[in-house]
Amino acid sequence: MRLDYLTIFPGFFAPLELSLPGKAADKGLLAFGVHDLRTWTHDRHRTVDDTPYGGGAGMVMRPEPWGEAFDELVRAGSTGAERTTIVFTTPSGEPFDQRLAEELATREHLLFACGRYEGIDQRVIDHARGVAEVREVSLGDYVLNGGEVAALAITEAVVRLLPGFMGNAASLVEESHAAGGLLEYPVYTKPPQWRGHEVPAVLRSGDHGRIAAWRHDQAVRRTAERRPDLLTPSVLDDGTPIVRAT
Ligand SMILES: N#Cc1c(-c2ccc3ccn(Cc4ccc(CN5CCCC5)cc4)c3c2)n[nH]c1N
Repeated sequence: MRLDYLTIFPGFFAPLELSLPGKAADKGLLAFGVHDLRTWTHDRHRTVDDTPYGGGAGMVMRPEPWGEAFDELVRAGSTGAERTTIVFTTPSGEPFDQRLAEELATREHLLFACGRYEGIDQRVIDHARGVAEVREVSLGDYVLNGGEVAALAITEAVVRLLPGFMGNAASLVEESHAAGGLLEYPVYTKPPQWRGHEVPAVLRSGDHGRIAAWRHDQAVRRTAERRPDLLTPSVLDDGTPIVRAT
């Protein structure tokens, strides 16, 4: 997989060299490039924004630099699999979740378009749909100052799913089991006692059946307490409620 980032703050992506993606790049599992959008400006001030048509606060990102950057970075690709997927991170995008992470992990080339100011001229997204697969993705229902943080979060969630990336692939399998719509169960390690807090005895029993049952029970309790929306109630013919993870 190749990952490219288009931004006016290239320094935001320096951590990629340090963290997991950096190690994956060393293993040849990944290639990535960070590109300063101002590379594709031609005026003395390297202008990337202008006032919004229709008025309103703030500035909007000009379309021209994006179009020229896409001309250079987007892969046409003979088959759909090789084509670039442009990910516009935006507060108005589809919510990012594990399912979308798994979908993006199947792509050969992700190009993250990270906007700033009040957003990118809509014609950039409209143009992009003609040259690549486009996903408009939101990290969550809150407003950030730009798309870079979201691009980093999406990158980490996607890259860790790539085959051969996580040293312990078993943990991915376990997550997928736990994920059956439930939150993760609590985890513990040594020492057995710490500041008056004990590790639950069942986890030190060596009884894997009891441990699995306890972990599932904890995941259901945690989900019911913190994310009841993940538990879809349904009822039997006689009206008996059934609560199960989605
Ligand atoms: N992913 C993600 C994001 C972002 C995100 C992503 C990309 C950009 C580019 C610029 N901003 C800042 C901004 C600020 C206010 C508004 C609303 N305005 C009202 C009238 C016209 C716009 C739009 C954007 C961004 C924010 N925020 N939250 C997420 N989950």
